Amino acid sequence: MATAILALNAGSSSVKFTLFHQEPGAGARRIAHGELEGLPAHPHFRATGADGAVLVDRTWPAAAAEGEDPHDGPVAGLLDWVASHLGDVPLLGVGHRVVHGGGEFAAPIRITPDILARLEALTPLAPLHQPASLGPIRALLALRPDLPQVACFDTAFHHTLPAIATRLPLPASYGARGVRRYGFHGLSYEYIASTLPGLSPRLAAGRTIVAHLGNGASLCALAAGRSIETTMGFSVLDGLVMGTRCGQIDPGVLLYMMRAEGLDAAGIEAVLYHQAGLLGLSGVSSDMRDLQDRAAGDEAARAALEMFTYRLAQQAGAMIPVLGGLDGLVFTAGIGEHDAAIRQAACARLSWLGVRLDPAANEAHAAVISTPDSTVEVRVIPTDEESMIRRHVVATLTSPQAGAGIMPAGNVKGKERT
Ligand SMILES: Nc1ncnc2c1ncn2[C@@H]1O[C@H](COP(=O)(O)OP(=O)(O)O)[C@@H](O)[C@H]1O
Ligand SMILES: CC(=O)OP(=O)(O)O
Ligand SMILES: [Mg+2]
Repeated sequence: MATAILALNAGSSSVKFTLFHQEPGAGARRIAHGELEGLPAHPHFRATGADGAVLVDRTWPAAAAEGEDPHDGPVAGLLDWVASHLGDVPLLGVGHRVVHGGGEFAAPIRITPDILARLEALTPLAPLHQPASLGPIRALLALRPDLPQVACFDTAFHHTLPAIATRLPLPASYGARGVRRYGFHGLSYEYIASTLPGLSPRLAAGRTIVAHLGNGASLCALAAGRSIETTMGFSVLDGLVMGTRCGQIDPGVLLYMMRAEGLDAAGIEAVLYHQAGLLGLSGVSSDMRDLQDRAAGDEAARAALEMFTYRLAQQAGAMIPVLGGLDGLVFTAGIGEHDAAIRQAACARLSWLGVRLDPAANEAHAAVISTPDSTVEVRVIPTDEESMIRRHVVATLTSPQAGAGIMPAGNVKGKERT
């Protein structure tokens, strides 16, 4: 019997979703994909089918009432639409990308009110991302307490980081309080790692750097498919230059902002999360497409692009001694998958490693973009965090150990396996 799974990926002002159908023995296929955007002020709901046809395009007149989570109304609307779109096909469960699982959650987990409370307690570690991740979970728990929900963590894939990569050189008591490096974009890296055995046994077994370049951006060093280093650390601010986030920065700058400029935590947060990165450098846009369009005639846009690839190559270079060499480089996410000029510029800065790009393959966004004599195999692999979430929902809800100590829902057992 066919069942369905809904995967949600909530950001600060939008909730992206993918709806999957799965048949026993026939695998899964995505039947709809869409977004709730403009939260909280102007909720807009749009979904397309697998063929790209628009299935729904609707706005909600009112934002949340005072004291109400901005996710409540739109999430209820999404659930109604999903139910009507599915007809007789039962919704097996909902999976969520949750940015922070702290030191505690090393694997996806079935959500209960107690788990939700434990995830809420992690909010100080990701003050902007965690509330956005948890809003739809809370809304769904209230609306449909019977509907199985699974939290899938961006941090979980990095639980294989060795201790030396997770520590910060601060007084030891900070580590005990959770002030350590975690790493993010784990669902994306886990998906990429899961594709490598089928695409390239050499990279699957070897030393590979994956560059997840979206609005948020990071690198992950994979040794035989396991994360051993990554550029985001304690927070999603560290590492690469991002759309609006600063990436690696001397902490002395924060002290300067406090002392000399009188900024408080909220003021510093606004600069580091929302006004920095490509937007801050260029003064015009956080969007890579915009910057590429302007680069020819705009020196600041050109300088922003140069800083992006300079730091990308620099931080990839810092992973070489950690990995003990390099077999593969994988580009993924919006910029990594679509921007040939950024890939070319980053690879040019890594040519000393023996990286050789095939210009035509790169322009064509081919699966392999390096030449046959390149010592490093360079690939473009589209990421798919939603498919990873779907797999985790199925595994979590059908595994006997799923959510240890948590009552499995009666309608879930024994239905689907991947
Ligand atoms: N065709 C393209 N060429 C260059 N950049 C692109 C292209 N398509 C998307 N991007 C860039 O990808 C970034 C968004 O990446 P994405 O992975 O979709 O982000 P998010 O982190 O929001 O999931 C933006 O900077 C956007 O400009
Ligand atoms: C973890 C993170 O930075 O996520 P995003 O790229 O979606 O902002
Ligand atoms: Mg993304």
